[in-house]
Amino acid sequence: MLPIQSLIRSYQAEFLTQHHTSGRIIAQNSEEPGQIKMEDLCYLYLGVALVSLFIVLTSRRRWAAAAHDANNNGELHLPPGPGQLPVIGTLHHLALSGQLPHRAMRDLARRHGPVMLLRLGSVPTLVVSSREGAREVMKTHDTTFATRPLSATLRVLTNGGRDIVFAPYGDYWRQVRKIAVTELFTSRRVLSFRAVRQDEVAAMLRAIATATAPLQVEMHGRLSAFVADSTARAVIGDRCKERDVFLWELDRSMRLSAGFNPADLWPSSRLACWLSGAVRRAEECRDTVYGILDGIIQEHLQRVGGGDEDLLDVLLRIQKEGGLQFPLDMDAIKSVIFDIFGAGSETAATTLEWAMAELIKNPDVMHKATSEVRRTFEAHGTVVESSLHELPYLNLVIRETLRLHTPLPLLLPRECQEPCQVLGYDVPHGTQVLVNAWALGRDERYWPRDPEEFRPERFEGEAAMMDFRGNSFEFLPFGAGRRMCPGMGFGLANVELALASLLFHFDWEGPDAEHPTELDMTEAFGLTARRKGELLLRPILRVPVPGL
Ligand code: HEM
Repeated sequence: MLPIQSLIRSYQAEFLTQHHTSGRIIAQNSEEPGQIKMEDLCYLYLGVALVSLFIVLTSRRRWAAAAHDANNNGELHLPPGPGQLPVIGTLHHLALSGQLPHRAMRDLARRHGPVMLLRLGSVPTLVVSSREGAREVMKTHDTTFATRPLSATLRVLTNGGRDIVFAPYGDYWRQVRKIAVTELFTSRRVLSFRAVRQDEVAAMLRAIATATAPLQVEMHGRLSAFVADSTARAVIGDRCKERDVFLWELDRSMRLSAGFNPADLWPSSRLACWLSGAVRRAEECRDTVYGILDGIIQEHLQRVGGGDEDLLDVLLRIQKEGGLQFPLDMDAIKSVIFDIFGAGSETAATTLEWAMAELIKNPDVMHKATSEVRRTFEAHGTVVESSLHELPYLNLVIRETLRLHTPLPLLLPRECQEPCQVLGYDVPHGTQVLVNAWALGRDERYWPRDPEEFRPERFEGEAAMMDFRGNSFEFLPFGAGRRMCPGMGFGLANVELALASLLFHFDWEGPDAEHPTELDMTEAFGLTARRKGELLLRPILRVPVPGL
């Protein structure tokens, strides 16, 4: 298979979308009537590649020219990297490996070093795969790398970077980030949604306990629905009536954001952009989501007083109070709300699903975690959020899950704002930077004992000092530095309560109870490293679910 074709095959994942219906996911081919078939697209992309070759050879990007000239003059000491081809750069090294990008990049880094220069299409990309390199990017030169590249699709999805996640570093980002950390995601605010979380967990448990045939629960759909409902009630005060459409579009936006589509790989080629259709699909996605949010905002504006403040109320209040350097208009509010769903839902649902998969695969760990939860909450008859701190082992299980299955394996891309040096190598302005947090989490230099094994006990022993709050650069599930995740408390609150409750009320059996260790753990392509295959588990009720 030609390299470009195999790359496009992985991009096919975006087309094979997943449709969520009432907690059940049905894989379906989303090609609509009149939409170009994938085979045709392969040829189209090859055409794009040839035309782009001409464009690239005649008008090379400023970055390339400047870096090349400077390098030739002996001024730049660029990081090492694999050989490049015209147009596709180093994409063939990723495509030919047949692996997901974070895995292929780990293998390449073993050959070329912990800071390595790739060219993804026409985008120069620094891949960082060591603790020291990550520290330099996210601490020593934090400001230099504090912006994010805004690809063509992301520009559409975020209204030109009016959200928090992809807002370019600067005064606007500072303003929305401040609103996030002082108003939206404070510990007090997370606590204020405790009743909502308990309610939604109880609803999930009831749905599992009362399910008739089939006796297996498809975990991703069930957990996604829980996280989405819990998030929706915190953000808009109620479950989203159009939840399934919203989730479907969210899923689509995540795939469009993964950065491996032709529009993002060849940003200066209008032809690549036009032929890929990614921008058009991003526009459709944005219009649907923002249409749903418009309706919700109108309902909020018409509501007269009363009730607890949800996050949308907070944003509308801040808008009304005014006095901001950048007025918070409705587009900004919608972008921030979409961000919260995007950043918070998939990450937490993926973490929960991997935790359950690892527990099934490791019956001893499952036994230990379940015994702890049942012992602690026996007297209550159900899990109570205020006592979750009494579950030290479950906490280790969650840490170990985040280490092995870093939900955002390459974190979120950063961009170099001014020429800089990382581990002695020059990094030119405009270079995209990816920190391979997934590879760091499995690196035997930092995790000497069985780095590929699921062993929560490591966090009591040799890794006891490692935390995920941005201080241990070998363990970065939430990133670090200025752009570190501000929603960590929100995400963990959902994960801890749901996981403890699932273990408290049910025993769980995997698809092959005789051979649990053979559970398939393959990851899917996308911005988040979710499971590829469905996780179908059989719940066996052990402790009655309240309200039934
Ligand atoms: C298990 C759950 C979660 C994980 C693993 C996670 C992980 C991450 C990571 C890796 C980043 C990029 C950090 C960097 O560039 O250094 C990030 C950014 C972000 N996350 Fe999370 N996240 C989670 C949950 C949440 C939740 C629940 C919310 C909101 C309620 C949220 C909101 C954000 C925002 C707004 C940013 C962008 C920050 C910025 O660019 O200034 N996250 N998250």
